[in-house]
Amino acid sequence: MITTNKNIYPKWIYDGIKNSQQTGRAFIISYVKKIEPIDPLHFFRNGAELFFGQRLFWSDPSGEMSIVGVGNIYVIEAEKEMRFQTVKEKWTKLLDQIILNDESEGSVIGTGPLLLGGFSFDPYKPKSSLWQEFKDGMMFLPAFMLTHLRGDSWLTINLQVAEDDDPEQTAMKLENELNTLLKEKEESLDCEKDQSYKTMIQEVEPESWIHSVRKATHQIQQGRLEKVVLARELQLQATDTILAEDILYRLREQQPASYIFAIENGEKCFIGASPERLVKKEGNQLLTTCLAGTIRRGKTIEQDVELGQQLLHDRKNRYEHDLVVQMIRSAMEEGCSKVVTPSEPILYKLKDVQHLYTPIVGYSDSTSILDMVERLHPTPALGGYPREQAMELIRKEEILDRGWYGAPVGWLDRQGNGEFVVAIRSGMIYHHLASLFAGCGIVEDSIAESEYEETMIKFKPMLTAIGGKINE
Ligand SMILES: C=C(O[C@H]1C=CC=C(C(=O)O)[C@@H]1O)C(=O)O
Ligand SMILES: [Mg+2]
Repeated sequence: MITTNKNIYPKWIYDGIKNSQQTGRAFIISYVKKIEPIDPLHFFRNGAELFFGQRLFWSDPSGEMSIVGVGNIYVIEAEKEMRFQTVKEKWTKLLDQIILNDESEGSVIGTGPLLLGGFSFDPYKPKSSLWQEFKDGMMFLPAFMLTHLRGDSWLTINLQVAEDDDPEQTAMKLENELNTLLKEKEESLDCEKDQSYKTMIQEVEPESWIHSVRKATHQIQQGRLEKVVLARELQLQATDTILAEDILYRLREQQPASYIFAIENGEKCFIGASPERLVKKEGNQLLTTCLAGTIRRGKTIEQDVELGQQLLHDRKNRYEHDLVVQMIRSAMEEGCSKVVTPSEPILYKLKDVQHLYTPIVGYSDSTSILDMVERLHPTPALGGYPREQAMELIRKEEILDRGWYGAPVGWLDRQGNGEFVVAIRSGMIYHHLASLFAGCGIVEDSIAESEYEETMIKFKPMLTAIGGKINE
């Protein structure tokens, strides 16, 4: 029985433990509170002191919403083809054990019990040592979470309570942890001094990749398939340990039109700045993005506009893009009603590249975000068309294990809202090493050397963030 004075520690802790004593069950209490605004990256950096190896970062292109999670209170793992449904079922069960204690009464999106994480690209590809710790599906319920929404900060504490917990000790431990996580708000991040890492770069078998592209183009010309996306790897060795907070800081500065994410799992961190939304669900609205077809940015405004026009009217790139639109539209029509697809793509401009872009919207009460992720992944922007033939070719031809590159990474809340991106423009950092990934949509008109150049521009966001340079 609790005997101490309940006024000296927060009532929600006292109530939670009491509840556990009365029912004989352990619970997770999810406590939500508005706090003084804090930079999400400070929270992420401070998290390393207590929870290095268990940190998660997400922010959307406008920077309007950022979610940072530190400390894993629960990890949902799933394998092989049932992974999306397994996560869905386990999340429903886990939610049964969570009691919400929310100042805002659940009105703020992205707060309270929420999973962050992702999936591997292809559960049937044998895992390389680089990806050993990253399962086919892994979604994390953080112990502490900061949600930054349009300038306001919200703190979520997910606390496991059992009947024999001491409320006073629990409260003291929490207070200490929060002091660390929220400390030194004004102090600048080390990386703001902008010393990028000194690196050595190695392209992994570029000739063999070019050869694979030629082979794939030939197979496409023979009619065996219409499109396949082939990826390759670039390895970096830095003189110092590469810190995730440094890379996140620079990605946030340099890639404002992208989603920025990091999934730290033990000593490894999968990190990137992807412009490609897979699907977002808010209420009953589902939004998805077709992004494929690429050209570089111009050095002057005139040249940039000209390159954009060239891309919009280029037969090869339009075809590469249209295959993605067709597939995503039919997946959306199967899972949603009132699907709206624009008839023409527009340009999506990033720091180093411009893409063809078609957003698609639909509505459904019954199709969950994970149902849609399952239907969509992999789209022909990362797999190919037809899907199975393309996946077989990727398995056979690619010398790398993509791991989570090109796969769904995102978040999901208790009400079914959430967002997943296609994790491109990304890489794995590990001590002083990094492996970066980039791929290209190969169609019948592909020229291997041009596709090679295209991967070079796609490496740039991560390369620049780490401090590596390639000769242009
Ligand atoms: C596979 C990647 O990009 C995809 C997304 C946009 C444009 C693409 C392209 O034009 O080939 C790719 O399909 C990557 O960045 O690694
Ligand atoms: Mg392309």
